[in-house]
Amino acid sequence: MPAPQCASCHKARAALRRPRSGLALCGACFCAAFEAEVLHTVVAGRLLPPGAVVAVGASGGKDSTVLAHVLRELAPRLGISLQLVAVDEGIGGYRDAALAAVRRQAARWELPLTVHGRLGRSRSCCTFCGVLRRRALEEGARLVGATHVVTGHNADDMAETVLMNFLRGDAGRLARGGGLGSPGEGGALPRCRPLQLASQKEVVLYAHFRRLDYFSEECVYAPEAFRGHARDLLKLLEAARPSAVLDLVHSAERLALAPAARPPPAGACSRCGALASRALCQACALLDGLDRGRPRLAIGKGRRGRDEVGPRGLRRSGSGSNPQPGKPFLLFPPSRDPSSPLGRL
Ligand SMILES: Nc1ncnc2c1ncn2[C@@H]1O[C@H](COP(=O)(O)OP(=O)(O)OP(=O)(O)O)[C@@H](O)[C@H]1O
Repeated sequence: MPAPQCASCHKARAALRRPRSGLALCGACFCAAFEAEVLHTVVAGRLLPPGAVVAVGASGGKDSTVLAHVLRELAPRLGISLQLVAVDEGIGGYRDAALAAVRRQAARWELPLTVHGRLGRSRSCCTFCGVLRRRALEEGARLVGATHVVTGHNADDMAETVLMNFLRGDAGRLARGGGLGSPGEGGALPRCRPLQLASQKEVVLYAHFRRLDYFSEECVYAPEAFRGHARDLLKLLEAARPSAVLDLVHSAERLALAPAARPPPAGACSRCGALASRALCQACALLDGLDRGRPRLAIGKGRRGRDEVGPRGLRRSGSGSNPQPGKPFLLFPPSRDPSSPLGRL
């Protein structure tokens, strides 16, 4: 059966069905709609004011690649300028190749790139890596004179985080997790996630139709992370209820915590001055724990922290471009190659 006409331009043949709406679109109309939706997220949420110098957290992965590309397209309309900031966590066999992709992107798009790091010590646990990378990204952004930081988290990432926080009973993080970003409390730069309402499938499709060059390998430590369980659960939920991802993202915005469950008001870290709900912020507590050889206790995990890391070798589906249950949405998959991210969708 021939593909239907594009429901937007009514000229070209449709190349895909949008996963949420089911609308059949050609590649050009899909990309235009995707960019318009990101523009709407930024403008309606007042995320990036005109004149902002925006540091894009560039990991080389599909999300930050798509984010940088879309913001570069929108920059003249938004009146913002962009800087790519990549953190080198020193993850052997992974980050070097990812950084090579970021360097190619910076050269192709003629965007300034700063590589900040190496974190070196944070190699064996995603919690360490995430917390210290967040700090390094803030430092890198300040170095280049940025006024705002953006990251490529998409709707699936956010829904996974909400699920993880529920599963851990982490009321503090649930309370902080809603919204499209943070306004820059405690002297930190304002941070936002312009792709937070975009589904992972559409991010991959956008990268495909715009022919973006990105690094699609999973971090070597990803199979150990608790996030993989949340991801698997989310896929099951999404197969039964396609709106589950966005419903979870929005639920985090609407949650109201009982007064007794609310985290204490944040103060300043006694060591670095960053926002902290205890004497030390999470990054300083982690470094302190590492120095004392007691990393888990330093972040208040102790026994509970064992949940953080799954048994080695436990196979879970990977990140980003994984097979998703549900209806096929690409009418003419250009690739059946299982090593291609699109082929695996
Ligand atoms: N090493 C890094 N340097 C700079 N920013 C990073 C780095 N790692 C992650 N980020 C930012 O945090 C976001 C979410 O991190 P995550 O771990 O999901 O990234 P990823 O899976 O490596 O790549 P991506 O999310 O870009 O596909 C990224 O989209 C990016 O904006």
